[in-house]
Amino acid sequence: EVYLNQNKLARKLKKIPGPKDVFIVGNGLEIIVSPVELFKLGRKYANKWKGIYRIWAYPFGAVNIYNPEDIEIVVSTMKHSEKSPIYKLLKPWLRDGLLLSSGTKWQQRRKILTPTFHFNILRQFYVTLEENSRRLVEKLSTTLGEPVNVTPLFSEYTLNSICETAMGTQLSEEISKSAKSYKEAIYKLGNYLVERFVRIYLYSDFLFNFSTLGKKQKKALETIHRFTEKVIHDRKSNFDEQKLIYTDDDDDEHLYVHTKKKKTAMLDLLISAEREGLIDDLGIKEEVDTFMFEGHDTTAVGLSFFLMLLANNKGAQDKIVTELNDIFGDSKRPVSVEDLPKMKYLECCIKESLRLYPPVHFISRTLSETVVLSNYTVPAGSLCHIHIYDLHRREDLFKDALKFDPDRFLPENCIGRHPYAYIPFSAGPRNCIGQKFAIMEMKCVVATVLRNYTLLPVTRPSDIEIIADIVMRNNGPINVKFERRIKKNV
Ligand code: HEM
Repeated sequence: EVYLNQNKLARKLKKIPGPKDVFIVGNGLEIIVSPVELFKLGRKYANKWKGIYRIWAYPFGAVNIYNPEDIEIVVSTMKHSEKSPIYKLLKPWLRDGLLLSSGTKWQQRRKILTPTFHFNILRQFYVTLEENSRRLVEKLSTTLGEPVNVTPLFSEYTLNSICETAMGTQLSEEISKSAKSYKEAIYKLGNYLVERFVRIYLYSDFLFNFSTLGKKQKKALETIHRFTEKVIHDRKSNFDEQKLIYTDDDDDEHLYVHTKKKKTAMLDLLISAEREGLIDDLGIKEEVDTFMFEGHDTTAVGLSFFLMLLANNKGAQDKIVTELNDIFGDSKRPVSVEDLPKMKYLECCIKESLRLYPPVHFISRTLSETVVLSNYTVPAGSLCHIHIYDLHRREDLFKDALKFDPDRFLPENCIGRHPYAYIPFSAGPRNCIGQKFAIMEMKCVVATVLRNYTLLPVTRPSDIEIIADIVMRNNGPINVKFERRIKKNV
C-alpha cells in the first residue's frame, strides 16, 4: 500500500516540471555525485526552472521552492511545521530537542525556551562573548601576516561561547579531560553526519548501525551524551534557586533575572523550569544538545564567510572601522553590550554576508496538506525543500545579486522588499530562536577583531566552492590574513 501511495504521489508531482526521471528510482541516480557537484546541480536546476521544480526517488517525492510567495505559504503557519525525513540523521544526537520535535511537544518547549533569549538574559551571556572575543584576538596575534584558516579558530570561539552560556561550563579554562573529549567528539560527529548525508544507502538505520561509520558515530555520541549528563548533574547539585528572581514583564510569562555576580547559564533556566514541572530530565538533555549543535556551527560558518568578504571588500571594512572609531574614539575599553546597537553599518554588512552565504542554505518540511505553490497542486505528504541560497541570489529580488553591497540593508532600501525574500534565520513560528544571540556574537567578535587588526584577502569569493552539507561549507580552507591595525582613522 505504501508503494501505491507513494507512486500516486510521484504521479501527481510529475505535473510539476523537473529533471528527467526514471521508473521507480526517479531522480535518485543523478544525485549520487560528489558533495561539490551535488551543490552545483541544485543551482543548475534552480536556474532552469523558475521558482519551483520537483524531484523524486522512491519512496520520497519533493518540491524545491525559492519564490518568496511560496515560502510564505509553507513557513508562515504551523500547518507544515513538521521537519522532513532528512533531519532524521540528527535524531540520535539531538533526539526530540527543539529543532527536530513537532506538535504539542515543540510548542511547549518553545514556550519555555523563548524567555531564555530575552534581552535581559542575553545581556548576561554577553559577558562571556566579550571575554571570548578578546581571547580570540590574543590568539590571532601569533598569526600576523600569515594566511589563517578562519573556520577552526572561529568555531572554537562559538563552541566555547555556547558551552559557557548554555551549560555554564568553562571549556577553555578548566580543560578537564571529559570536556576536551566532548569537544573532539562534537567535531568528529559533524564529520560523520556529513559522510552519511552524501551516502543515501546509509539513511537506513539498519544498514547504518552495522556500518563502520555507524559504529564510530555511536562511540562519539556516547562521549557527547555522557558529558552532557555530567554537566547537567553537576549544575543541578550546585543549583541555587535563590539566585534566580522571577519577575513578570509586560509580555513575558516567566522572566528570570539573576541577582548575584555568578553568571547564569541557559541550563539554570531549564533546571528552574524542571522544578516547576515544565520540562523533565531527558528534555533538558535534548535541549542542551540541540543548542550546542545549532548554536555553534551555524555562527562559525557565518563568521568565516563574513571575514573572507570583509578581507576582499576594503571599502566596507574601512566604513566599519570609521563607525567603530566614532563609538570608541581613542579608548581601549572593551566593547560593551550598549555599544552594539550603535554598530548599524556593521549590522548591514552581517546581513549582506548572511544573504550571500546563508549558513543554513536550505531547510525542509513535510507538507501536511495539499497546497498550491506557483500554480501547481502539490500533494500532502510531499517533502518541500526551501532553498534559501537560491532565494537570496535572485536577480529580480536583489539587483546585482552576486555583489557584496551592505547598503541593501539600509532601512530606506528595505522598503517594499517581500518579507520572505530574505530569510537567513528562516521565518514564521519555527524560525531561529537564537538569531539575536547569533547577531550579538557576530557583532561582538568582528568589532573586537577589527579594532585590533586589518583583514587582508587570501581566499577570494571566486575560489569558493560550496559543498552540499547540512550547513554551508567551502571545499577547502577559508584563509584570511590579519595585520595589526596601526592607523586608527581610515
Ligand atoms: C548565523 C547563525 C545562525 C543561523 C544562520 C541560523 C539559522 C537557523 C535556521 C534557518 C533555522 C530553521 C531551521 C529549520 O527550519 O529547519 C534555525 C532554527 C534554530 N536555531 Fe538557528 N541559526 C543560527 C544561530 C543559532 C544560535 C546561536 C542558536 C542557539 C543559541 C540557534 C538555535 C536554533 C534552534 C534551537 C532552532 C530550532 C527552532 C525551532 O524549531 O523552534 N541558532 N536556525
